[in-house]
Amino acid sequence: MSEIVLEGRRLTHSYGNTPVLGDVDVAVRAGEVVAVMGPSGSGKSTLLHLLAGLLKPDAGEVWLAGQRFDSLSERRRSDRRLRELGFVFQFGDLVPELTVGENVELPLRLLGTRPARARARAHEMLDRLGVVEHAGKRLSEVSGGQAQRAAVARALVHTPPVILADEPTGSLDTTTGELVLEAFVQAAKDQGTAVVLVTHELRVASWAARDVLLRDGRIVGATGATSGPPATSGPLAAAGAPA
Ligand SMILES: Nc1ncnc2c1ncn2[C@@H]1O[C@H](COP(=O)(O)OP(=O)(O)OP(=O)(O)O)[C@@H](O)[C@H]1O
Repeated sequence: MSEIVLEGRRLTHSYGNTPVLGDVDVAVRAGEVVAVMGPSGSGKSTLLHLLAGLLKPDAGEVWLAGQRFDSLSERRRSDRRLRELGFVFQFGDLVPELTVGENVELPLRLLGTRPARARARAHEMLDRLGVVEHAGKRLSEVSGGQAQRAAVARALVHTPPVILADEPTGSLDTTTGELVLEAFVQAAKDQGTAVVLVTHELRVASWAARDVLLRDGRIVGATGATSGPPATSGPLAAAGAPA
Protein backbone atom coordinates (compact mmCIF):
# COMPACT_ATOMS: atom_id res chain seq x y z
CA MET A 1 0.00 0.00 0.00
CA SER A 2 1.21 3.55 -0.75
CA GLU A 3 2.07 5.76 2.15
CA ILE A 4 -0.46 8.05 3.83
CA VAL A 5 0.37 11.60 2.75
CA LEU A 6 -2.41 13.51 4.47
CA GLU A 7 -4.29 12.57 7.58
CA GLY A 8 -6.87 14.21 9.82
CA ARG A 9 -7.18 12.60 13.24
CA ARG A 10 -10.29 13.15 15.36
CA LEU A 11 -10.81 16.58 13.81
CA THR A 12 -13.31 18.73 15.67
CA HIS A 13 -14.33 22.25 14.76
CA SER A 14 -16.94 24.84 15.79
CA TYR A 15 -17.73 28.25 14.42
CA GLY A 16 -18.38 30.21 17.63
CA ASN A 17 -20.71 28.02 19.64
CA THR A 18 -21.90 26.03 16.66
CA PRO A 19 -20.21 22.64 16.36
CA VAL A 20 -19.62 21.75 12.73
CA LEU A 21 -17.26 18.77 12.74
CA GLY A 22 -16.78 16.15 15.42
CA ASP A 23 -14.09 13.48 15.67
CA VAL A 24 -13.52 13.13 11.95
CA ASP A 25 -10.79 10.74 10.89
CA VAL A 26 -9.62 10.74 7.29
CA ALA A 27 -6.42 9.49 5.66
CA VAL A 28 -5.37 9.80 2.05
CA ARG A 29 -2.61 7.83 0.39
CA ALA A 30 -0.28 8.82 -2.43
CA GLY A 31 -1.95 8.26 -5.80
CA GLU A 32 -5.42 8.00 -4.31
CA VAL A 33 -8.47 10.05 -5.31
CA VAL A 34 -10.95 10.35 -2.44
CA ALA A 35 -14.35 12.04 -2.70
CA VAL A 36 -15.84 13.76 0.34
CA MET A 37 -19.60 13.77 -0.04
CA GLY A 38 -22.52 14.90 2.06
CA PRO A 39 -25.46 17.27 2.08
CA SER A 40 -25.07 21.03 2.08
CA GLY A 41 -23.85 22.21 5.48
CA SER A 42 -22.50 18.81 6.53
CA GLY A 43 -18.99 20.22 6.99
CA LYS A 44 -17.23 19.21 3.75
CA SER A 45 -15.58 22.58 3.08
CA THR A 46 -14.67 22.95 6.75
CA LEU A 47 -12.94 19.57 6.65
CA LEU A 48 -10.99 20.59 3.55
CA HIS A 49 -9.92 23.90 5.12
CA LEU A 50 -8.75 22.05 8.24
CA LEU A 51 -6.75 19.59 6.15
CA ALA A 52 -5.18 22.50 4.26
CA GLY A 53 -4.22 24.28 7.47
CA LEU A 54 -6.40 27.23 6.51
CA LEU A 55 -8.41 26.68 9.69
CA LYS A 56 -7.12 25.34 12.98
CA PRO A 57 -9.06 22.50 14.57
CA ASP A 58 -10.47 22.95 18.09
CA ALA A 59 -9.27 19.43 18.74
CA GLY A 60 -7.57 16.75 16.71
CA GLU A 61 -4.52 16.80 14.48
CA VAL A 62 -3.54 17.13 10.84
CA TRP A 63 -0.47 15.28 9.55
CA LEU A 64 1.10 16.09 6.19
CA ALA A 65 3.82 13.84 4.76
CA GLY A 66 4.29 12.21 8.15
CA GLN A 67 4.74 15.49 10.01
CA ARG A 68 2.35 17.33 12.26
CA PHE A 69 0.90 20.22 10.24
CA ASP A 70 -1.87 21.96 12.18
CA SER A 71 0.35 23.00 15.09
CA LEU A 72 2.90 24.84 12.93
CA SER A 73 3.05 28.62 12.88
CA GLU A 74 0.99 30.36 10.20
CA ARG A 75 4.20 31.14 8.34
CA ARG A 76 5.41 27.51 8.31
CA ARG A 77 1.96 26.31 7.30
CA SER A 78 1.84 28.79 4.39
CA ASP A 79 5.26 27.69 3.28
CA ARG A 80 4.35 24.00 3.35
CA ARG A 81 0.99 24.76 1.73
CA LEU A 82 2.75 26.45 -1.19
CA ARG A 83 5.13 23.54 -1.72
CA GLU A 84 3.01 20.55 -0.89
CA LEU A 85 -0.63 21.43 -1.51
CA GLY A 86 -2.71 22.58 -4.43
CA PHE A 87 -6.04 24.02 -3.31
CA VAL A 88 -9.09 24.72 -5.47
CA PHE A 89 -11.52 26.92 -3.56
CA GLN A 90 -15.25 26.56 -3.98
CA PHE A 91 -15.72 30.20 -4.94
CA GLY A 92 -12.32 30.75 -6.53
CA ASP A 93 -9.54 32.90 -5.21
CA LEU A 94 -7.62 33.93 -8.28
CA VAL A 95 -5.95 37.33 -8.13
CA PRO A 96 -8.13 39.77 -10.11
CA GLU A 97 -5.21 42.10 -10.92
CA LEU A 98 -3.34 39.33 -12.76
CA THR A 99 -4.14 37.68 -16.05
CA VAL A 100 -5.38 34.09 -16.14
CA GLY A 101 -1.91 32.92 -17.20
CA GLU A 102 -0.13 34.94 -14.50
CA ASN A 103 -2.45 33.44 -11.89
CA VAL A 104 -1.48 29.94 -12.98
CA GLU A 105 2.22 30.81 -13.03
CA LEU A 106 2.06 32.20 -9.51
CA PRO A 107 2.91 29.07 -7.46
CA LEU A 108 5.89 28.38 -9.74
CA ARG A 109 7.15 31.96 -9.52
CA LEU A 110 6.83 31.90 -5.73
CA LEU A 111 8.83 28.69 -5.74
CA GLY A 112 11.59 30.31 -7.79
CA THR A 113 10.93 28.89 -11.27
CA ARG A 114 12.31 31.10 -14.03
CA PRO A 115 9.64 33.23 -15.79
CA ALA A 116 9.91 31.57 -19.21
CA ARG A 117 9.70 28.08 -17.75
CA ALA A 118 6.80 29.07 -15.45
CA ARG A 119 4.96 30.57 -18.40
CA ALA A 120 5.44 27.52 -20.58
CA ARG A 121 4.29 25.17 -17.84
CA ALA A 122 1.24 27.37 -17.02
CA HIS A 123 0.25 27.36 -20.68
CA GLU A 124 0.64 23.60 -20.83
CA MET A 125 -1.78 23.21 -17.90
CA LEU A 126 -4.23 25.75 -19.31
CA ASP A 127 -4.12 23.93 -22.62
CA ARG A 128 -4.95 20.63 -20.93
CA LEU A 129 -7.94 22.27 -19.32
CA GLY A 130 -9.09 23.83 -22.58
CA VAL A 131 -8.61 27.49 -21.62
CA VAL A 132 -5.18 28.40 -22.98
CA GLU A 133 -6.66 30.93 -25.39
CA HIS A 134 -7.72 32.98 -22.35
CA ALA A 135 -4.24 33.09 -20.78
CA GLY A 136 -3.75 36.78 -21.55
CA LYS A 137 -7.16 37.89 -20.27
CA ARG A 138 -8.01 39.34 -16.91
CA LEU A 139 -10.46 37.55 -14.67
CA SER A 140 -13.18 40.09 -15.41
CA GLU A 141 -12.99 39.02 -19.08
CA VAL A 142 -13.57 35.29 -18.59
CA SER A 143 -16.57 33.23 -17.48
CA GLY A 144 -16.90 31.61 -14.07
CA GLY A 145 -16.28 28.19 -15.59
CA GLN A 146 -13.14 29.40 -17.38
CA ALA A 147 -11.86 30.91 -14.12
CA GLN A 148 -12.62 27.66 -12.33
CA ARG A 149 -10.53 25.72 -14.85
CA ALA A 150 -7.72 28.25 -14.39
CA ALA A 151 -7.93 27.66 -10.62
CA VAL A 152 -7.56 23.93 -11.24
CA ALA A 153 -4.57 24.59 -13.51
CA ARG A 154 -3.00 26.69 -10.77
CA ALA A 155 -3.50 23.91 -8.20
CA LEU A 156 -1.81 21.37 -10.48
CA VAL A 157 0.92 23.48 -12.07
CA HIS A 158 3.67 22.81 -9.50
CA THR A 159 2.80 19.09 -9.21
CA PRO A 160 2.15 19.17 -5.47
CA PRO A 161 1.87 15.81 -3.69
CA VAL A 162 -1.63 16.70 -2.45
CA ILE A 163 -4.55 18.44 -4.16
CA LEU A 164 -7.57 19.57 -2.17
CA ALA A 165 -10.46 20.62 -4.38
CA ASP A 166 -13.76 22.06 -3.16
CA GLU A 167 -16.51 21.46 -5.73
CA PRO A 168 -14.01 21.93 -8.58
CA THR A 169 -16.58 21.15 -11.26
CA GLY A 170 -19.40 23.14 -9.65
CA SER A 171 -19.80 25.65 -12.47
CA LEU A 172 -18.81 23.39 -15.35
CA ASP A 173 -20.86 21.41 -17.83
CA THR A 174 -20.35 17.66 -17.98
CA THR A 175 -17.70 17.73 -20.70
CA THR A 176 -15.50 20.42 -19.20
CA GLY A 177 -16.06 18.91 -15.74
CA GLU A 178 -14.62 15.69 -17.08
CA LEU A 179 -11.51 17.53 -18.34
CA VAL A 180 -10.93 18.68 -14.77
CA LEU A 181 -11.54 15.23 -13.29
CA GLU A 182 -9.28 13.64 -15.90
CA ALA A 183 -6.50 16.08 -14.95
CA PHE A 184 -6.79 15.05 -11.29
CA VAL A 185 -6.89 11.35 -12.07
CA GLN A 186 -3.88 11.74 -14.37
CA ALA A 187 -1.91 13.53 -11.64
CA ALA A 188 -2.79 10.72 -9.22
CA LYS A 189 -1.72 8.08 -11.69
CA ASP A 190 1.41 9.73 -13.13
CA GLN A 191 2.78 11.66 -10.17
CA GLY A 192 1.26 9.81 -7.24
CA THR A 193 -0.71 12.91 -6.25
CA ALA A 194 -3.24 12.39 -3.47
CA VAL A 195 -6.50 14.12 -4.40
CA VAL A 196 -9.34 15.00 -2.04
CA LEU A 197 -12.40 16.09 -3.94
CA VAL A 198 -15.40 17.67 -2.21
CA THR A 199 -18.57 17.15 -4.16
CA HIS A 200 -22.26 16.56 -3.71
CA GLU A 201 -22.58 14.95 -7.14
CA LEU A 202 -22.48 11.16 -7.44
CA ARG A 203 -21.30 11.51 -11.03
CA VAL A 204 -18.22 13.41 -9.87
CA ALA A 205 -17.60 11.08 -6.92
CA SER A 206 -17.61 8.12 -9.29
CA TRP A 207 -14.19 9.31 -10.46
CA ALA A 208 -12.77 8.68 -7.02
CA ALA A 209 -11.44 5.36 -5.80
CA ARG A 210 -13.17 5.85 -2.48
CA ASP A 211 -15.83 8.04 -0.83
CA VAL A 212 -16.17 9.49 2.61
CA LEU A 213 -19.71 10.49 3.53
CA LEU A 214 -20.30 13.31 6.01
CA ARG A 215 -23.56 14.13 7.71
CA ASP A 216 -23.94 16.78 10.41
CA GLY A 217 -20.20 16.96 10.83
CA ARG A 218 -19.63 13.25 11.38
CA ILE A 219 -18.48 10.51 9.06
CA VAL A 220 -21.47 8.28 8.53
CA GLY A 221 -20.18 6.13 5.73
CA ALA A 222 -17.27 5.28 3.54
CA THR A 223 -16.91 3.17 0.47
CA GLY A 224 -13.89 1.37 -0.83
CA ALA A 225 -12.70 1.02 -4.39
CA THR A 226 -14.77 -2.11 -4.85
CA SER A 227 -18.08 -0.30 -4.54
CA GLY A 228 -17.22 2.32 -7.17
CA PRO A 229 -18.04 2.06 -10.87
CA PRO A 230 -16.72 -0.86 -12.88
CA ALA A 231 -13.00 -0.32 -13.41
CA THR A 232 -13.30 -1.13 -17.09
CA SER A 233 -15.77 1.62 -17.90
CA GLY A 234 -15.18 4.43 -15.43
CA PRO A 235 -12.27 6.74 -14.89
CA LEU A 236 -10.92 4.32 -12.28
CA ALA A 237 -9.79 2.22 -15.16
CA ALA A 238 -7.20 4.93 -15.70
CA ALA A 239 -6.53 5.86 -12.07
CA GLY A 240 -6.60 2.39 -10.64
CA ALA A 241 -7.53 1.63 -7.10
CA PRO A 242 -4.97 2.61 -4.49
CA ALA A 243 -2.08 0.18 -4.30
N1 LIG B 1 -17.17 31.06 8.53
C1 LIG B 1 -18.24 30.49 9.07
N2 LIG B 1 -18.83 31.03 10.16
C2 LIG B 1 -19.91 30.46 10.73
N3 LIG B 1 -20.49 29.32 10.28
C3 LIG B 1 -19.96 28.76 9.20
C4 LIG B 1 -18.81 29.30 8.53
N4 LIG B 1 -18.50 28.50 7.49
C5 LIG B 1 -19.40 27.51 7.49
N5 LIG B 1 -20.28 27.66 8.51
C6 LIG B 1 -21.37 26.74 8.85
O1 LIG B 1 -20.79 25.48 9.12
C7 LIG B 1 -21.59 24.43 8.60
C8 LIG B 1 -20.74 23.58 7.65
O2 LIG B 1 -20.35 24.41 6.55
P1 LIG B 1 -19.47 23.83 5.35
O3 LIG B 1 -19.30 24.96 4.39
O4 LIG B 1 -18.27 23.19 5.90
O5 LIG B 1 -20.45 22.72 4.76
P2 LIG B 1 -20.47 22.06 3.31
O6 LIG B 1 -20.84 20.64 3.54
O7 LIG B 1 -19.20 22.33 2.60
O8 LIG B 1 -21.67 22.82 2.61
P3 LIG B 1 -21.93 23.13 1.04
O9 LIG B 1 -22.09 21.80 0.36
O10 LIG B 1 -23.19 23.93 1.05
O11 LIG B 1 -20.73 23.92 0.55
C9 LIG B 1 -22.78 25.08 7.92
O12 LIG B 1 -23.85 25.06 8.84
C10 LIG B 1 -22.31 26.50 7.69
O13 LIG B 1 -23.40 27.40 7.72
